Parts: sequence; structure tokens; C-alpha cells
Amino acid sequence: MKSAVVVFPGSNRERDMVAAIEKITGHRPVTVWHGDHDLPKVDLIVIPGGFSYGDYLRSGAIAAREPIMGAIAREAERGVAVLGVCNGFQILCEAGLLPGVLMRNAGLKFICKEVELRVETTASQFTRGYAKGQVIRSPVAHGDGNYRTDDETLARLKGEDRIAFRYVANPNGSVDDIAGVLSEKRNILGMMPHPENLIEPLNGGTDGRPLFEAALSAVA
Ligand SMILES: NC(=O)CC[C@H](N)C(=O)O
Repeated sequence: MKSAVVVFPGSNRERDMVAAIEKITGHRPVTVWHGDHDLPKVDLIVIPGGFSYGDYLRSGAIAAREPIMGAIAREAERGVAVLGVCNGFQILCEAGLLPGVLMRNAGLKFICKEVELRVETTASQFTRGYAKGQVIRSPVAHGDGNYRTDDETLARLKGEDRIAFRYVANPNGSVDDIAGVLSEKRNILGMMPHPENLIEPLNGGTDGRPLFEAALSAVA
């Protein structure tokens, strides 16, 4: 099982992601720089959290136009799993690999706390380690986590069972309490909460672990 963590100028959660994946699999992911045009052959590509390009223009907007995104789109098209967490979710939306946008939190404040998420579908390689309807804990840390779509897109996401997680108590104003969504082919997951920060008891819990175990064992 090989994985890659993509780093942009301003990413700041890449070490947490690398450490989480290494702890869970025993294998250290490769880190890939945003200016690269190609990716090594991997089974999972992760875009971690952070403040790529200082969140200028819109969070993720500049990173979404970087050379590495072309390689990620090609690999995703081939069916390789792609996980975007927080700024990674923002980048995937800005790149058009996931529908919708992440706007400023409804309360206009940066939110850094632990929230509860409901697992809405187990039909993906990221969520199949949970039970449908299971409530898990996860930290969030974002200023632009307010997920929005038009009505038609929202209806499609619901109709195609592509809402991966909903907030139990919506912290940021996201439409329909959405915390994470899947792509049409279900191999791309974008989510605002940080499962990589809850993978061992020392973190205060392990609710994030099944996501990585499932995603990483899918092709092991
Ligand atoms: N932790 C993060 O990835 C932060 C995401 C983003 N730049 C925001 O504040 O909205």
C-alpha cells in the first residue's frame, strides 16, 4: 500500500497526515511538492490541511491551479483514491474535482474545537469501516468551512448517496449540515474535519482511525 501526501506553500497539516498514515500502516507516505507534474505510483493521494498561498483570493483557489493538480485529476480518473482534508477539501472543490464551494464560516470566526459527525454512507472505501448512522468525534480547525452548493447539486449529492459525513451540531453554516462529500465515482472524499488528529488514545481518541484503515486496506 503506497500513499502520497501533497504539499503546497502554506500547507501545515502534512506532518500530522504523514505521521498518522505511518502509524497505521507502518509505511511512510511519499511527500510530493505542488510544482511537480507527476505523481509516483500510489494507491492513495492525500491533500492535507493548511493555508495554501495564505488563503489569498479564496481558500484553495491558487493551489487548485498548480501543476500537481493535473496529475491528481488524472490519477483520480483512473480510480486512485484521493482524500482532501480541510484545505485539501477546499482545493478539491476549487479544482472542480468535487462539487460545491467552501465559504467563510457563518459566524465569521475561525473555529477550532472537537465536533461530532454522523457517518451518512458506508458505500466508499473511506467510510466502509464505520456503521451507517454512527456518530464519531473529530477535531475541526477552519475559517472557511461553510460548504455551499446550488439546489440541483445538493439534490444530486443526496440522491446519489454522496454525503459522507454530516455535523451533528452544525458549527459553520454548511448547507444540510454537510461535513464531507464523495465524488461521482466515490473515490474522492473531501471533508473539513481532521480524522488524522484522532487516531490514537494519546490524541484523546481513535475515531479517525477506521477511515484510514479502510482507505489504506482497500488495495493492500
Ligand atoms: N486547517 C485548515 O486546513 C485550515 C483551512 C483553511 N485555510 C481555513 O481556515 O478555512
